[in-house]
Amino acid sequence: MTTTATTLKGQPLDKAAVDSLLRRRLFYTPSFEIYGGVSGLYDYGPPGCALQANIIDLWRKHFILEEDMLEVDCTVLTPHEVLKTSGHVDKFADWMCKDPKNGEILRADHFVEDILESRLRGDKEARGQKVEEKEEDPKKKKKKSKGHEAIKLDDAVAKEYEEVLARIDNYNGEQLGELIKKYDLRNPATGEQPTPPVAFNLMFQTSIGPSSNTPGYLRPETAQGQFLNFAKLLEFNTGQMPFASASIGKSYRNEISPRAGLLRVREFLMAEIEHFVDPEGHKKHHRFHEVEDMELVLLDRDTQLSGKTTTQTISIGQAVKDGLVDNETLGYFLARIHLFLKKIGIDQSKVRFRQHMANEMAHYATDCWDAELLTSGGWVECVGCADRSAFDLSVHAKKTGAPLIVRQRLDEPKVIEEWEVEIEKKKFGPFYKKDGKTIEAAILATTQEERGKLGKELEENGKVFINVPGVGDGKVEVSKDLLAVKWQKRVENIREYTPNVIEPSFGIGRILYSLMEHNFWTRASDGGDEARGVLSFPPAVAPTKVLIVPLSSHKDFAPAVRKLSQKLRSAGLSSRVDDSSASIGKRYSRNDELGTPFGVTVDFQTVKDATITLRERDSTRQVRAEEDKIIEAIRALVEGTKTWQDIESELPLFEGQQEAEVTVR
Ligand SMILES: Nc1ncnc2c1ncn2[C@@H]1O[C@H](COP(=O)(O)OP(=O)(O)OP(=O)(O)O)[C@@H](O)[C@H]1O
Repeated sequence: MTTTATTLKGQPLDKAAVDSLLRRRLFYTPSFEIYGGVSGLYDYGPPGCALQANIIDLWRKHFILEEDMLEVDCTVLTPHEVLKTSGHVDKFADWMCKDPKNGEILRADHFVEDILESRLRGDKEARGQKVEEKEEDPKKKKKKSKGHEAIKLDDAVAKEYEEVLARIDNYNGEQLGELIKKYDLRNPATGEQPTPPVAFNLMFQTSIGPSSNTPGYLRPETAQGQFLNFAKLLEFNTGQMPFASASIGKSYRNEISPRAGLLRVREFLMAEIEHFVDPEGHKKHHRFHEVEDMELVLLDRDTQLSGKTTTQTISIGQAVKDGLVDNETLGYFLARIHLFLKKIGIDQSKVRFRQHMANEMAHYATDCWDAELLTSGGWVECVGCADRSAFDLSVHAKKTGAPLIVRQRLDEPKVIEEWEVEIEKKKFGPFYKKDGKTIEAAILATTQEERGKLGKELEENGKVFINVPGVGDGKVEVSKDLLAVKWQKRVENIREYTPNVIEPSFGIGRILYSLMEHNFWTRASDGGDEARGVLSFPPAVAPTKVLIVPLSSHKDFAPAVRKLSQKLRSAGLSSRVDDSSASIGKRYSRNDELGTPFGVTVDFQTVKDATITLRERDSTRQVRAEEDKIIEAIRALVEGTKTWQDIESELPLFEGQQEAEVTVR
């Protein structure tokens, strides 16, 4: 497996060259740049928008269409109560510390990681080993020529650093503070040790409406909207389980110090799936057999806890059998995520699935695997795949009293003996007034064990105290004329359960950036000019499919170019005309930078017999044939039903003049 970032052709990846190309060709650009910009906010230009739209299109086909998922589009603005209930208000935070001298705000885990990595690089250099520079904040780079000093570390210390780094995502704030003290970690900009880490909530707060009495947030994930619509979606699905909902939309996180370009931003596009499954029956998946032989590269929790980052390549079937991956549904989605990444052109040697360690897991998750992609910034989480158990549906049901459950008709009736609560509705509502619903929901959410105790207490004292957070002091007195708790026997024909949720969550911006790095390489120029960048996107995701190049601006070419553009449009193939005065070779190489996979040249022969040449971006080889045959070939190549080799075997090769420097004035 590759461990450092290289180009598609095995060249060392020149991050500065990729970034300069991407900005120069307007894939993306800092937002509000002429006002000085705001970190973590970027705009996409035309090729970036087209690339993103094509990735989303394939995502929809690969997941939503393939699996009959129910797509929803929910609002970004979310009331406080929803995110309080989901746990985000209290727990959706990162650890932040501050440089006491210059006030610089640092994300604690990234700070520890950066300094330890830089010490290890210094150690390598002192030992005369090859050092890979980690990409850093460009503003900082100006101050220092390199991010580390060549100082040899004690072997045991170096090993300890490696172990800390393998577990870096597992530390809480206090532990990060201890690491900062223990290793005397100082901000290189000031030489100061930062303050102890404190939790910083990542949500953007706002108020909804003019009176500011409805506090809210910009959503940090699309998931909550899907959970809140669960009952309606289940009904839409005629009560059938399992099923999945899906949503594509913007999410917002007030990242502490975003410096990694598109990889860490404050506003980003997410594509999320919530697959609802019955927790009984080991979360089996009826299509698991289709993927069980697929081999995935896995980095499990125990390996990381032992301070290592060694991966294993194992079939997903075996991983589930061994209990490494908890269940078939989770395993199925890991495999499907892998297939999607392959389809859009992610380099297969730069993908691994890493399991979360216990402390690292989000507050709602019981198991989680991230699809990580290797970039110039190291391994980056691009897709999270979490088993959220019944957490979200349960907490929202408990809070609102809404039945976020499945009712399943049983083949055989079931006799059940258990504690049942009976609420005296006629008196209960008028007695508790506006708090009635919340108190009732809290009573209904009690466990059997709790009900047993309540039953006894009611009998002995004639009243009980119920825990109801947010009402009074959190404890509400309920008397026996309002509530009865009885041990009862009943026959059930219906089973009620709260589904568990498996959630694959895609950050489209991170995938898009990794895709650009993975497909970048440089081609030496024949004419002795500087090497030119090429983005070898698969045709299906390439922003523009065809470049039309008239040999010159000669007026005879104009009708042929117009006709060709029209035919390509009708065939659903995006094209651009480059009729500038640059040489054909230059025009092609300019479009190689945009990742345009095919080019057609309109020349004097075209005017005579309607034949055109078709050039393939990566090999620069060309075929020549009648216009309609070429358009058909392009369509097959974009749809993936034919390869370039197929086309070369079907159509006559063209070894003419155009690729070389044919300068037309
Ligand atoms: N600040 C961000 N910028 C761009 N994409 C992001 C950002 N935060 C999350 N994502 C994307 O959303 C996906 C799902 O979000 P999730 O909550 O699992 O991320 P996370 O674990 O908080 O990420 P990280 O640990 O890198 O902050 C991630 O896999 C990633 O692709």
